[in-house]
Amino acid sequence: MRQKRVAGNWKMNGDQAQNAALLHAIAEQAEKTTAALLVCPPFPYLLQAVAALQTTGVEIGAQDCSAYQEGAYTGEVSARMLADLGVQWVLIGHSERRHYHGEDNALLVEKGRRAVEAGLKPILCVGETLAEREQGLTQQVVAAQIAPFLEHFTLQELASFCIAYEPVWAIGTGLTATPEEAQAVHAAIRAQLAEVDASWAEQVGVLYGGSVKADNAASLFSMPDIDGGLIGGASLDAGQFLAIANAAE
Ligand SMILES: O=C[C@H](O)COP(=O)(O)O
Repeated sequence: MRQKRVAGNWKMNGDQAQNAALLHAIAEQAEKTTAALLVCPPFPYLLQAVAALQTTGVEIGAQDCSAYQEGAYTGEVSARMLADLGVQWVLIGHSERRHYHGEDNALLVEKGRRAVEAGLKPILCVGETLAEREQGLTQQVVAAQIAPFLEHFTLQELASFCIAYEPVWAIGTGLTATPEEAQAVHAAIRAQLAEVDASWAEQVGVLYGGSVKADNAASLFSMPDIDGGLIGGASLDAGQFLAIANAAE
């Protein structure tokens, strides 16, 4: 049986004082939840999170990593540096990176490569825009975002991946895919993964993201192919985040 996982993507929010309070509350409650938890703070606060959560079992993710290994790439943060800090996970291809920074599949495969080389576990984010959904292209778009990874990574490498399905129109909008809409896409994702290896596909965590809150999490997480969530706004509120985590049990 796949373990439920709830990841908090803080995006570009927080400061040391706010983070301290949030991390303290998560640390206090973490052992009461059976879901695996991870938080993804902005780069400057990763060490603060590593230090605050080190004895709690809550893992740490970064929101991005460089496609380059090291060297003269001003402003970039390498996967190896993240691993060196004690980070275990990294988001690859969040829709905000795809949209605001023009990240395409070729670049994201390189980022995934650097992550795997550094021993980080990638969370590959995929999802369609509203226009694509309205044109009936959802599964086609999602499959095209996943396919390059299935092509460029071995099964052994893919074993460390999670997928996060995040319909772009549901991110930060208060609109959520219904559990049935989300389940349909998750099932299609798992079917695509099963074309590579059926037993791997049964084990991969496929998270849902997009306006998940404490009051809609349980119905989403009860669907057979939804293995937890990637939470944005609600992960900045310890009470909401932990309530979502508890809904994953
Ligand atoms: O990474 C998280 C997603 O973008 C969801 O964000 P949201 O929960 O604020 O809609």
